[in-house]
Amino acid sequence: MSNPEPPTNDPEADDALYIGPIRVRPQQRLGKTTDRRLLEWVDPRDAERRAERTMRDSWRVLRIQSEFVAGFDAMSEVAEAVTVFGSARMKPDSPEYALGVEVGRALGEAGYAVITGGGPGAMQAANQGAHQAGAQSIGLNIELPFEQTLNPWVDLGMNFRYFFVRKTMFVKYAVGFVCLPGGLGTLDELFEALTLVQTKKVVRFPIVLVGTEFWAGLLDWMRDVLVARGMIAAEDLDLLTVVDEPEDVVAAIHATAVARPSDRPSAADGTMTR
Ligand SMILES: CC(C)=CCNc1ncnc2c1ncn2[C@@H]1O[C@H](COP(=O)(O)O)[C@@H](O)[C@H]1O
Repeated sequence: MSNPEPPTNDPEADDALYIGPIRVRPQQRLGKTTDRRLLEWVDPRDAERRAERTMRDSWRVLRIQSEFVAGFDAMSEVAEAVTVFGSARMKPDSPEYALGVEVGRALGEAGYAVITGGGPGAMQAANQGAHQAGAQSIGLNIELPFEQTLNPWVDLGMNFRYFFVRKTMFVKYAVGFVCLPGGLGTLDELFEALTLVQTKKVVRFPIVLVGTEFWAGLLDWMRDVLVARGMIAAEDLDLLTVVDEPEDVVAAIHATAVARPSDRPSAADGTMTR
């Protein structure tokens, strides 16, 4: 095991804030995040503001493009990776955090790079375990309306302005998802993954939930309400694997992901590659 202490951060970083990839001093901080400005509603009856919005949105496309380019460049050398999600509020002295570290470590020792949202709590735990196992520890952070720095266990980090660009990176460079206990953000990421697999946008993509007790209520509701009322198929539940032990996380990822063929369409598919 390598150094048990987190790598030291730049002492000046405490008062820094990232707007996308750009670091700024707090006094230069913008009131709204980029995502919020993108999604802001403009009254269609206000002709002046509508015209302004059209102009701004057109230029915004270039910024979105540049974020994809920077993300693809940064991630292109990453090894086979697993993305780990989980609560930003998990306390470092909690048993759940310790389990998160073990999950990150087990994945790292099995040869996977670990990608997280780069923030505190469960994300930090998984990055810590991966870093200590000597694996690539990656954090894909997001611009938030309050100060936010990458956790100290991230070796390769990026700050994204746009949620949807960041989410693309979570999926594109991973062979599977692991969800530690978490709140709305974790549920969002879990259900996005489920939808992508259900609709075959990604194939052979294991989704592993850690914590049988934590996830039981949700799984019961999915079975008793969603399946019972025909909103999802019973087989859709098979897309989820629920485990408690770090080695079972690795086994579940291996079982589905190792045999993963290239997703590249072959000529026989008759599919365009664009
Ligand atoms: C203390 C605090 C709330 C910090 C928030 N800082 C965050 N930094 C990076 N990613 C985040 C953050 N909050 C939520 N997320 C995203 O949403 C998930 C966690 O959300 P939640 O805590 O389960 O709902 C993470 O996997 C991450 O991808």
